[in-house]
Amino acid sequence: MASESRLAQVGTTIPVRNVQDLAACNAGDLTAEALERYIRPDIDKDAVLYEHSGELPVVDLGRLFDPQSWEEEAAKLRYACEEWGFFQVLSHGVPEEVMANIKRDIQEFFQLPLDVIKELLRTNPRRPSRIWKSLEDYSVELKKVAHSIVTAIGRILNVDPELLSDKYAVQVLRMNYCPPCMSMAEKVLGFSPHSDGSFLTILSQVNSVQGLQIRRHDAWIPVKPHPEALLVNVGDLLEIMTNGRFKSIEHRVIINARKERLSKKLSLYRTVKVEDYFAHYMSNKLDGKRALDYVKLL
Ligand SMILES: O=C(O)CCC(=O)C(=O)O
Ligand SMILES: [Fe+2]
Repeated sequence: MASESRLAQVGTTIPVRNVQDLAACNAGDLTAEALERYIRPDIDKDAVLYEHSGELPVVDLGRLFDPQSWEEEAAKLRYACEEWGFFQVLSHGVPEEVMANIKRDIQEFFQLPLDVIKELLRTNPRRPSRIWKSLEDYSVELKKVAHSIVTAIGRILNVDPELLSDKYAVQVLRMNYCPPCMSMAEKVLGFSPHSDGSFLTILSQVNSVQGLQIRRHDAWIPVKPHPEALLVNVGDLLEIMTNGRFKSIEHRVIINARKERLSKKLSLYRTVKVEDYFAHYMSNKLDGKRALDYVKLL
């Protein structure tokens, strides 16, 4: 897709040492210098509130689309987006088999030596191997989940459904791997604190190792996801488009001393074409900030 290839050219990634190799080093070689990139001196600055883990909002998609329970469930979704920026989604409808296949294949993928992975990606990234099929199936399913959540958000915000139509959506799937770190587990982070640049992110753990923490009231809340839930968070684009009403919350991932951690995330972006904006601008009479309102949701 044209939008995908344009997206692939946005920026480049910073080259880093192979983290599997790093994790396999003798503890003596893992000096502060070798791990400099991952050490966060401010890691202990804010408290970690384990006792609040159970409070992460839960939204049931089935109830959200049942006219009997819509209002109650929509209130939960609104509260989650405004107050937490993160929530768990139950009854998401992704078949168990699709979930199981993708988990199995991602774990296998990260066990391959780096040169084999590189070769696999270089020679033919779309060749018909098992992982591509699993990724494809998972992406198709998550597209449906994303569509449902975005539709519900549109209803909550009372915006023209056309503005949130799928034709403006671009979907990117990423697999994350954080190796174990025996020598300095309490000083390094798998992911430094950040908020996502997406419109919406749908996260799911691949193995059972937890580590995600989200910022809330100047502290970190560890996320303990329900085993069947998908985890959804508001991204920066949605915060911008809702004029700050929905919150794109900072989060980070801590490292496990003994076990690797795997997760996958689907980022949903929304595009507004400059041509569309100008067409809208030029084809209407001047009317205050109407053209800007066209690109903002609220
Ligand atoms: O692995 C996770 O749970 C979170 C990863 C993350 O924050 C990201 O990929 O943006
Ligand atoms: Fe993130």
